[in-house]
Amino acid sequence: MGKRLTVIGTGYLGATHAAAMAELGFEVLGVDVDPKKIDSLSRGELPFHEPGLPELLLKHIDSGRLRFTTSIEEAGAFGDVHFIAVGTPQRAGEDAADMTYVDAAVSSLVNAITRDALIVGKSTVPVGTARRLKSLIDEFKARGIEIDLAWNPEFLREGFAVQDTLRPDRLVVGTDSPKAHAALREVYADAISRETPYIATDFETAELVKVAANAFLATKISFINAFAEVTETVGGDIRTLADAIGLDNRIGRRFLNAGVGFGGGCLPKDIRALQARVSELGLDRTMRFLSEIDEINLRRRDRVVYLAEELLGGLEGKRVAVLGTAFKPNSDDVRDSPALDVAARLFSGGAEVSVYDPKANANSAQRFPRLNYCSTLAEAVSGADVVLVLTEWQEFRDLHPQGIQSLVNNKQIVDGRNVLGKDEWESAGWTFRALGLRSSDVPGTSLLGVT
Ligand SMILES: NC(=O)C1=CN([C@@H]2O[C@H](COP(=O)(O)OP(=O)(O)OC[C@H]3O[C@@H](n4cnc5c(N)ncnc54)[C@H](O)[C@@H]3O)[C@@H](O)[C@H]2O)C=CC1
Ligand SMILES: O=C(O)[C@H]1O[C@H](OP(=O)(O)OP(=O)(O)OC[C@H]2O[C@@H](n3ccc(=O)[nH]c3=O)[C@H](O)[C@@H]2O)[C@H](O)[C@@H](O)[C@@H]1O
Repeated sequence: MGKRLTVIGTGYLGATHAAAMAELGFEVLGVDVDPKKIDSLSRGELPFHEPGLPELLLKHIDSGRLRFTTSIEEAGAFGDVHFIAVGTPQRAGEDAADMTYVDAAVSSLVNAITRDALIVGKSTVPVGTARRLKSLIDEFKARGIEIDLAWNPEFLREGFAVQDTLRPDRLVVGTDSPKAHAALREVYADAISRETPYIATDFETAELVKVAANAFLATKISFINAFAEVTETVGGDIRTLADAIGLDNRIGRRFLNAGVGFGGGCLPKDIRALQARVSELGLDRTMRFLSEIDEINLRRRDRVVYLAEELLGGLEGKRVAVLGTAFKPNSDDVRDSPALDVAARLFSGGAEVSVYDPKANANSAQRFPRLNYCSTLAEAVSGADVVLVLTEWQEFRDLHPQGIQSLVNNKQIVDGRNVLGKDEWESAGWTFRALGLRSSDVPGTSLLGVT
């Protein structure tokens, strides 16, 4: 195999993959249909926040191993291995994944390929996609060019994208082509040399491993959040509960942090797309539990809105400070962000909402321009009637009452991520609420699900 790789689609996944492959010593060409993104990447400017990636991008633009283009023809002529990393968002008004980007990318690529090559799907797709694309690709055999296909789903987490790509937990490759496995074992030789498991399987298993992993993670989060609804009613400490069950290493503590729930460009749309696909296959009941997972998750947002409203005695004209709008810390991604959703709903309910996120203000303002975006935490909480911590950036984990109490109008705080100490805040005279915490002065069960 030659050493020239292309990455089609240079968003969060593709830009990371491209820079990481250059780091591994390959010549890489990144391709996107968005000329603004390509201009910015070509200048060495990452169009989103991802720790460690700007350095890698610049390093390999300088080394000459990493270039970007909008030309799929250039990619077709350049690459030996082509990674597909375009988006598979939720279809408007439906649960199913929108496959138009993958289909368009693959068909433009096969038309542009000028010599034997391997196409490797990395995007998260409904099971059956690779087999469908394979028949499309096989039609091109008539040109005397051999194009192999493999599906190699990606498990990176935003905020840890570089390390997850260079040091993955496992590699999963679905293909019926021994040549494709040989090529990918070369691409991933570095990780394989560190004994990273390389799971060679078929298309369907590879596609399903990806959505099964995300569905499991979403289930873990909603599982603990369902118990948070119980402790909100009956009392108890959701963090201790998570610690205690997490000590059973069959369960594990990770992804048991109760709070405002999961968001982002992946978990929510992936559990919906999985249900839609499995129903399409005639298994209507099989993944129905994922609807409950989704609903538990969305009810956490209702709960934060309710707590704010209850503390304020109505939203109209009240000043709310929202700390964090990214869907998680160390990211500027606000796709399906629980925090931003809550902020927007409080605004719609009549509150004046001041918002501060260390990295996501600009993306948030594009979606909801009418919130009051602040460039510091202090500015956001000034004059606040209630402070909401909705994304657990380190800056907010480090928050203490003394740091902000001279700035706020009312000493009331809602910890939407379970990262603050109730006793510390209450002993400083604050009214403290958290997800999973019973509010002592209000009755229990009537709160659930109420907005
Ligand atoms: N963001 C993440 O952390 C991860 C994402 N994934 C999966 O990777 C895929 C991509 O996700 P993101 O990078 O987050 O999406 P994104 O929206 O950030 O990037 C997708 C990119 O593809 C480009 N694109 C669309 N059609 C194209 C075409 N025909 N040719 C070339 N470029 C095209 C878009 O302009 C965009 O820049 C999705 O299937 C997602 O589920 C998987 C693991 C992690
Ligand atoms: O398919 C994808 O794109 C990726 O989706 C997730 O990664 P990511 O969306 O970057 O973020 P996570 O760290 O999984 O967090 C997802 C959401 O769950 C929330 N979460 C996470 C953990 C937890 O205990 N509680 C909780 O509410 C986070 O705040 C965040 O909103 C998976 O973790 C990755 O393995 C996968 O590759």
